[in-house]
Amino acid sequence: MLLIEDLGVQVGGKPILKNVNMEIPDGETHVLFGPNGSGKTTLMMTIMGFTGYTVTHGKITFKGHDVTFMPINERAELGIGVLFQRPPTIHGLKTRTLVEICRKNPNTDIDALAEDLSFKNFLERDVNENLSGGEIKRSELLQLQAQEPDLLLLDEPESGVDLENMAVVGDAINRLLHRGIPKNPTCSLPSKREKKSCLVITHTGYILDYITADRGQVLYDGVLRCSQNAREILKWIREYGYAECVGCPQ
Ligand SMILES: Nc1ncnc2c1ncn2[C@@H]1O[C@H](COP(=O)(O)OP(=O)(O)OP(=O)(O)O)[C@@H](O)[C@H]1O
Repeated sequence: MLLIEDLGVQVGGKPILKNVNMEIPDGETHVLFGPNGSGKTTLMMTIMGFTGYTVTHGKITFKGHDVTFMPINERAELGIGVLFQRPPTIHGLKTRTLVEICRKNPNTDIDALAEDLSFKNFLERDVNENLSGGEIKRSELLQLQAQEPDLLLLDEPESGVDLENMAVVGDAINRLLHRGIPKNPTCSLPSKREKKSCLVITHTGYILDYITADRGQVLYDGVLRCSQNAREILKWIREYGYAECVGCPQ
């Protein structure tokens, strides 16, 4: 689904990502760990195609299309969606209107989606205006549910969310990962190819209690340094810290 080859990215003239290689096959969820400032958000913003993130070399391929320099709206139409770490407040734009704009299927019932996220009371507010951290995450998830992307980029979905609402966020992410997919007639679970793919950034690892991660990776100083079981990586980081973690021979 997503293939990143030898990617180099500069922000504000400063090299941030260095020769990043990553592959997320159809239906897989990968977890991205890394200390503050290591380039995790930069990687997500570059995959989504935001301006200010200059690709200096390398290639990003999504569903077989070279998207390295594709405009952001075309990437969204192709099926990439992002949950921001710190989304902006948009004065003068109602959340309901934004969700209508994001909606892939014009028949999607926005009120029903909002109800599931306990977010119905906020639909008429301006986007993210005076929302708590947890409410902002639910607003972001609502937009993603309407968009129905095939690749989800989730930047710290647990930040600002209390433990009770973590279950709501976890359920919403799981719904997003299987959403609108016809089930395999010979099996009660969707096959891997029918599921959506996901790259999720986490510092705490709380999200791992709610989603099934296929692989974890560590980004350290702009370089992908480790790729293995996400829970194992989290255990190592907690026990030894990032510097020791990336120094291990795997
Ligand atoms: N617009 C910018 N101009 C200059 N430097 C920037 C800009 N945006 C990000 N950076 C720098 O790029 C580096 C990587 O930032 P990034 O947000 O990708 O890190 P991160 O791994 O997501 O960090 P965190 O875990 O704290 O969210 C940081 O040193 C940051 O200060």
